[in-house]
Amino acid sequence: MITLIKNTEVYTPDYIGKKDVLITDRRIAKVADQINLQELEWIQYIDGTGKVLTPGFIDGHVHITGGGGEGSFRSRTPELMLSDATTSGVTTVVGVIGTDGTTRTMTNLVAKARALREEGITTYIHTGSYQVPVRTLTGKIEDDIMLIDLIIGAGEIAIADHRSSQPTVDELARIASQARVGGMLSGKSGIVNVHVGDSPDKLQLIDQVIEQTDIPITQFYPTHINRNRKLFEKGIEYAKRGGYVDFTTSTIPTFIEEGEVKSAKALRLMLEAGVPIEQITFTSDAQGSLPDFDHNGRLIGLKVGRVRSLYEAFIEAIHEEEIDITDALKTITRNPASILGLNNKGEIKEGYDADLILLDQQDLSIHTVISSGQMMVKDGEAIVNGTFE
Ligand SMILES: CC(C)C[C@H](NC(=O)C[C@H](N)C(=O)O)C(=O)O
Ligand SMILES: [Zn+2]
Ligand SMILES: [Zn+2]
Repeated sequence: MITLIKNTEVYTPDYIGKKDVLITDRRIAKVADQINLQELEWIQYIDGTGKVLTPGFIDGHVHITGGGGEGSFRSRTPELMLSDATTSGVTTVVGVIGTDGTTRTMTNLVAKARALREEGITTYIHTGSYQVPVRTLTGKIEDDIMLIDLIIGAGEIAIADHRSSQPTVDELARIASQARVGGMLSGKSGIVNVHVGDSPDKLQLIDQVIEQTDIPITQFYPTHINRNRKLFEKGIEYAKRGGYVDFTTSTIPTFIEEGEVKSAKALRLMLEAGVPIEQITFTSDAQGSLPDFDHNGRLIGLKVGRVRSLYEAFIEAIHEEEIDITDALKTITRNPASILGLNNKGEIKEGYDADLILLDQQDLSIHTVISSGQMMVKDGEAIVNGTFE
């Protein structure tokens, strides 16, 4: 299939002006001021007039098999459905396992990641779950990363959380070392996606590993940094030392009332504090549970995260927090691609995967979504559905 998108304002995420973009097979073949092809029935023409073209969104933390369970079996959350991702502009997801590392297995995570690839989006996964020792496929983190193409790192390893395994500094250092070497030996990031909870020690365990070993701060990718104000303040300090920080866009009003910093606002505050945009990302935690525990650790509520919240946070950053569209885009395109080591992803660039979104120039509503060259969404509606949608 050949597709030619004409006359559209292109954000690579950097703005490069009005362009024509040619897609052949699954890749971006050409970006130029003018590309003229004769009218042929096997070429798909898309008029990009009045529209903005951006890279497909990358959601680097999604419980694609479903997660939850903190309220017993009935609170296990549902798996991700394809069109929830595509209608929100998401064309790449990284799958994780969370609290429930027993019924949510690595074999199931691999199967669901492959299913979503068959249905039309790009998927990767992290090996493990909250738990330490890390529950892998092969028995070793480095072997999982080196031998299984889908696996790019380890996570989400829980620290500073009453649901964690209470890992020690040595345990986290060992995990980071194994992920780092596994990544090094297979050309992957070997990143360690760390779940940071509400406990007072916050990012201390990561700081101790960095102080006591020669593992670089960039080996870690801590998420939920916006979950409460005190952690957020520590997150600014951590980021100013060169660390990556990830904000969770799924939320509920109660969390905001209890002091969560909405991800769009967290982005503005981090930028105002002088943190380089390249170190900041948004992820949705979709299909993960959003459990509400009281100060005695008793569960008082539980909702499920949504992929849509990633796009909503992107829009809020631009419309409410007056963040520049290029910076807002970077948090869900080039930055996760770079941090996670996803080749040919996250940019509109010749030779890169044809993951593209056409947004209305006025209200930035999603019109068209193309994933690996295939049109998945047209006029805001899914034209390709998951197997059972
Ligand atoms: C950031 C907060 C609001 C949500 C966060 N979610 C997870 O970590 C995933 C969840 N536990 C699952 O396993 O599905 C949390 O529970 O702290
Ligand atoms: Zn988490
Ligand atoms: Zn999660």
